[in-house]
Amino acid sequence: MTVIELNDLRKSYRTHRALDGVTLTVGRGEIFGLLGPNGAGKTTVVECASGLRRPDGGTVRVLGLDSRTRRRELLQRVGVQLQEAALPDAIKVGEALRMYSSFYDRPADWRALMEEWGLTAMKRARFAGLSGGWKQRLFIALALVGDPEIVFLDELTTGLDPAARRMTWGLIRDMRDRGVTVVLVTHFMDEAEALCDRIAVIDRGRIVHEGTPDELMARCDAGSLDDAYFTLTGRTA
Ligand SMILES: Nc1ncnc2c1ncn2[C@@H]1O[C@H](COP(=O)(O)OP(=O)(O)OP(=O)(O)O)[C@@H](O)[C@H]1O
Repeated sequence: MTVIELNDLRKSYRTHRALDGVTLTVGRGEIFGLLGPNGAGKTTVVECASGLRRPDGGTVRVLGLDSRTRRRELLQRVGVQLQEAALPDAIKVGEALRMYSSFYDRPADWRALMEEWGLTAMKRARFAGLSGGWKQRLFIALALVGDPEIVFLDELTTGLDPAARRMTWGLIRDMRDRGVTVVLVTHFMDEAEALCDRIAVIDRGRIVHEGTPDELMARCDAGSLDDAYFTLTGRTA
């Protein structure tokens, strides 16, 4: 079952065309990867698909809701973790979860979420004092606090050490196993290969490939996703 349908999305910032006719679909329960060079338009796709940004043209249907007419409902049913997300340094883990849960009509039980994601011992810890891995764990919990059916994660593992990255992969799989559809923006080919059921490669505001990692490698006659990506975009990841 399709839960995200983007059709001919267009978005310009002043004279810069960031999205130039993006069409893609994501199925329920998938981990779907969005790959592409810096400035390709990945974050803009996430912002449009999650209802945070209005496209200039094209349509966004998420969970059957048209983002132009049902935006509020859409925002209630998705979770978004944007790149470079930040919280006030002094906020405590428990406070952040409680505050985010207040944004939703039907939030998850934030205390239960804190427990499930192993954050209870950190309840009184301040955001600034958390390591990178714990910050990401908190961000994932915050993205889930509205009890969403779809979660968008933008460069969640950038800047993490290898152990924290692996831990985060486990958390993303857990999320999927609980029935949440995950859209993941990443620059890491190993991450896409390890986690993603399907991927879309975006370059200069257009989708240049959509399919499984294996399909992309086969199409480019490449031995690794890294090589396939390079063949497709002319750039290394
Ligand atoms: N608010 C904005 N105002 C002006 N230009 C913007 C804005 N947001 C994005 N852009 C530009 O639109 C293009 C696409 O940006 P976007 O952030 O969607 O790309 P991206 O693929 O997520 O890049 P990165 O991998 O660097 O995060 C870039 O050239 C960017 O500079």
